[in-house]
Amino acid sequence: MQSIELSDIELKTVNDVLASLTAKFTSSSDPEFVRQCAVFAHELPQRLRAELNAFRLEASGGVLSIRGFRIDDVATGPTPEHWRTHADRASTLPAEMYFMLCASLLGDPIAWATQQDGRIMHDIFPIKGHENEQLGSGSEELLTWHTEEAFHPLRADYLGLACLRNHDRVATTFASVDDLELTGEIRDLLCQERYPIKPDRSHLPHHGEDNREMSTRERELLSRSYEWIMAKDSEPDRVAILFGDREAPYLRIDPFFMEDAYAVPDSARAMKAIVAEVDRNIRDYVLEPGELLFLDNYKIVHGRVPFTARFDGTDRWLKRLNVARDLRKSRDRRIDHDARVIH
Ligand SMILES: NC(=[NH2+])NCCC[C@H](N)C(=O)O
Ligand SMILES: O=C(O)CCC(=O)C(=O)O
Ligand SMILES: [Fe+2]
Repeated sequence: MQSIELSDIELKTVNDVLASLTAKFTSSSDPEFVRQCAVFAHELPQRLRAELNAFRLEASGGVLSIRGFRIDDVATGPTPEHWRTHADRASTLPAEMYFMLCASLLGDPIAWATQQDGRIMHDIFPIKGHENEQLGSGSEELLTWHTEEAFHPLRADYLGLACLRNHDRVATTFASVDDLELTGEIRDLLCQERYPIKPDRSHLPHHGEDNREMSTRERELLSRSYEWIMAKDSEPDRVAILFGDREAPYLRIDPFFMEDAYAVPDSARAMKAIVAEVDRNIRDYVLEPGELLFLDNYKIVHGRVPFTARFDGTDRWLKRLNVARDLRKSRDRRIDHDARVIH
């Protein structure tokens, strides 16, 4: 794992940049801020930019931790109850902007029309009623390891997590495809497009009782997205789990939503082999307040250990970003050339 801790001088540079940005913008999703993020990011300390660049070029293991940003726990205010009722909060703006700037050095942050009401900046905290769900907002159940949006052809290249609060030291889990020991025969099977995968529950319409304002065109696109998700749920795509270079492959897998893959003996054998290897390599990693963790979503699977939420404003609180290297790939599902929401 690649890690960096900001020095006092670097932290001052970061805070100076953020002070001028928070004076100009009141939200990390202000379209003008989002548009210019990659330009503002040039002002981050050189060493930080170099680490992000090395990570983007796969010079290291696919996990980058950036520590040293300070979060004032009291000033942050209570962990919200739900992302829907929680509007932009001034207290978390600097942390969100810092996160956006770093992410912009890897690519362009994107949003899903069918997830968290189409927001770019996701909130991850336990939500009452989701305790036993396989969702970022769950708590009592192990969040089983997965590629983020494994089912989706336009899934993010990188997943970013920014920790605002983690009093209970609840661990994120991750493992790298580079560490898996698999025989040639199993590799060959895993490279075949034969594993049915269903959309995860975070994209289903019943999580989307949204009241966001939308144009007629956006409304149409949103219902088209939900129809597409429902179609993939009843008729899942058959995908390859390993792809790219045979010796140093990328992976795409979310076993919890790949039950049907066990119906065919060869597929079942290959699934069992890779699941056992990931289980052998998965490790716990406790995020600290102020820490950013970037994961290469083509090489790393991740999850979260179970925990008991208090729902009293002190629970673990992360922000999450999905970053695409090439926005153009999703052009036919975005309303405008520079829109970030994928429908
Ligand atoms: N194995 C899984 N639980 N997969 C689904 C992951 C959760 C999903 N990404 C969310 O935003 O809530
Ligand atoms: O909470 C975490 O550490 C990871 C959450 C996650 O994987 C998700 O929400 O998809
Ligand atoms: Fe995830």
